[in-house]
Amino acid sequence: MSAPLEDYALIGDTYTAGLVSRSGSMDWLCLPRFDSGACFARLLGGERHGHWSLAPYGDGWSVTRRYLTDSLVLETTFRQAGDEVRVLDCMPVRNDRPDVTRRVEGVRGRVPMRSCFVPRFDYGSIVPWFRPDNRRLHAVAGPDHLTLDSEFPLEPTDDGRAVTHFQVGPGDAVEFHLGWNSREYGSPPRPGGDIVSATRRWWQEWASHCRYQGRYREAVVRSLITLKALTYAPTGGIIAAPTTSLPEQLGGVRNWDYRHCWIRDATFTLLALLDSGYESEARAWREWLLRAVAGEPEQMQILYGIDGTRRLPELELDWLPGYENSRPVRIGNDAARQHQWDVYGELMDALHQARHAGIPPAEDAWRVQRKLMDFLEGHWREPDSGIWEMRGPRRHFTHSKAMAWAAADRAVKAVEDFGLHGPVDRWKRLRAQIFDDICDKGYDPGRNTFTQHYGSTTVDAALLTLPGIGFLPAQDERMRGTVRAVEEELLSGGFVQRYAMTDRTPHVDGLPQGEGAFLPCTFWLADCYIQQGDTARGRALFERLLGLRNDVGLLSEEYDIRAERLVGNFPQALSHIALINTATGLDGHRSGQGSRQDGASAGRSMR
Ligand SMILES: OC[C@H]1O[C@H](O[C@H]2O[C@H](CO)[C@@H](O)[C@H](O)[C@H]2O)[C@H](O)[C@@H](O)[C@@H]1O
Repeated sequence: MSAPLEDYALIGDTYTAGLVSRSGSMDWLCLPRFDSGACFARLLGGERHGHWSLAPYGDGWSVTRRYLTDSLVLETTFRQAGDEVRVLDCMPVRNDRPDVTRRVEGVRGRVPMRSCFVPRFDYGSIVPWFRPDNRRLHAVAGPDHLTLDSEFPLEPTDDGRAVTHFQVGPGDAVEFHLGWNSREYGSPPRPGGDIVSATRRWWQEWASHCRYQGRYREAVVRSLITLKALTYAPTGGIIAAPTTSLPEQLGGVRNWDYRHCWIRDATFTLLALLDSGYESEARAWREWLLRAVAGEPEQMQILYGIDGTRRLPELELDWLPGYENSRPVRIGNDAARQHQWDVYGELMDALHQARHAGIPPAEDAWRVQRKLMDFLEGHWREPDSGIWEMRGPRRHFTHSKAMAWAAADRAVKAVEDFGLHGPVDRWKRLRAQIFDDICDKGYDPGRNTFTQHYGSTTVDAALLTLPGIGFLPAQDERMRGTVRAVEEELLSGGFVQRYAMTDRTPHVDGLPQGEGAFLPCTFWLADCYIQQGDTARGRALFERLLGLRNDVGLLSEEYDIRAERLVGNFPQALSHIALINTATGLDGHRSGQGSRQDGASAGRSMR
């Protein structure tokens, strides 16, 4: 069985990532890319689905963990009586092929250690052939070829495991290297040099460019490093999380594959990176984006594969029982076929922010934006699946319309602020039309709140982003009423649900009821408090959210209030983005998703 989510730490090489538990077991690793089949899938099943444990032998060891300062090198320290040993885990940022380095360092006493290597390709389903070769073990099946290098002879057992026992004393260091090779690479040379120090230095150099110097620096830098680790270096694509099917409710069916690039999530990531001083990532993401959406605007998808692939068919892996028996385990994501109008606004906004940040213009950007605007003009009145990717009927989601407003607003500003060419008067009229439409149909004057969708009687946490995009100031009475409605309807145990799942809202998402509180939405509520001037309240909520991070500073997508556990895919970009934004807002630099609040006046002036 897997460990609780809180027990996992992330390592990665900006091509793929793995999760290591407190007890030293690597229970999730997809090779060679984020979206490849996992060779360790115990996270979603049991020992037989693949893992690699490296820890002191026997019971009774206490464990502490940390990342080496400002890096993605994980240090796990095991102590018992007078004995102490540490394991350093990392993936060197890649030159050609993936490599996991695990270094054992003796500190005190003579510590008996055990490495148990159980690779299972294709998400735990395929037992490889093993071929020992002195201190190297080959594990091969189909397209996959792992090599495990060690200082000890590695002998496989009949049940497809390689178990090694050894001892370390003070000052001893023992390293294991796991490499993945495709057939054409053949057998790679043994890795050499001080890989752990080089990897630590790489991350520290990267983190040193962070502009944020406020009081939450440690949490912000950890979040930035996590976002960088979720970036696919060859294309600049940014994944939503490195896992699939970690459930939104323990034992539930809301289990999705997040190892893909959502325009929405990636755009928010881009803005957080840009605000924190990381322009080259922003440029790389823009290249990815422009390539991915190239073609006819009606063919634009809301999510793509990490290399821009469009087809992401959703499959269920029936041999995996799922994290804590949460079936099904899915790969691929059918949300790729949905229409969600908010992504047009997010995309237009991100390219606008990139211009504001002085990122040199991309050749095709404005041409693509104009085509997308033509498309949106003809379609914004249609219903969509909304930011939460509802699998129920399409609706007129108020947040989606507000993001269509944001798209029109940024188109106008591109002409007015940057001198780009376009039908600015037409776009101004469009912006005003959408604004009026929302205020007429997506606002309930009786309750003084915007509503989830046109004509609905409930609210939606996505509406908390309206001040951040500049639609209305947070102090506007309608926004104050909306915040109050969110508090009344969606707050549970102090954390915010995305939307109500009650008998009043049947079939809104087409799924059985029940999921955790959504952490990004709770950060958005803190943003609204700060924007309304109630900094103390915003800070208190923010610090409560910080308290949900695990011991190495990571957050999942959701939080199960009753079980007091993190749930959903892990670590999740959206949660870490929201953390960075709120921290930045609390330090007075800005609040909300991006410095976009100048847009509100433009919308209203056209009424
Ligand atoms: O809850 C239903 C949907 O859940 C996933 O979508 C959520 O995650 C996305 C990635 O972080 C995010 O962009 C979206 O706003 C969230 O609702 C899942 O990917 C969908 O397939 C599913 O319908």
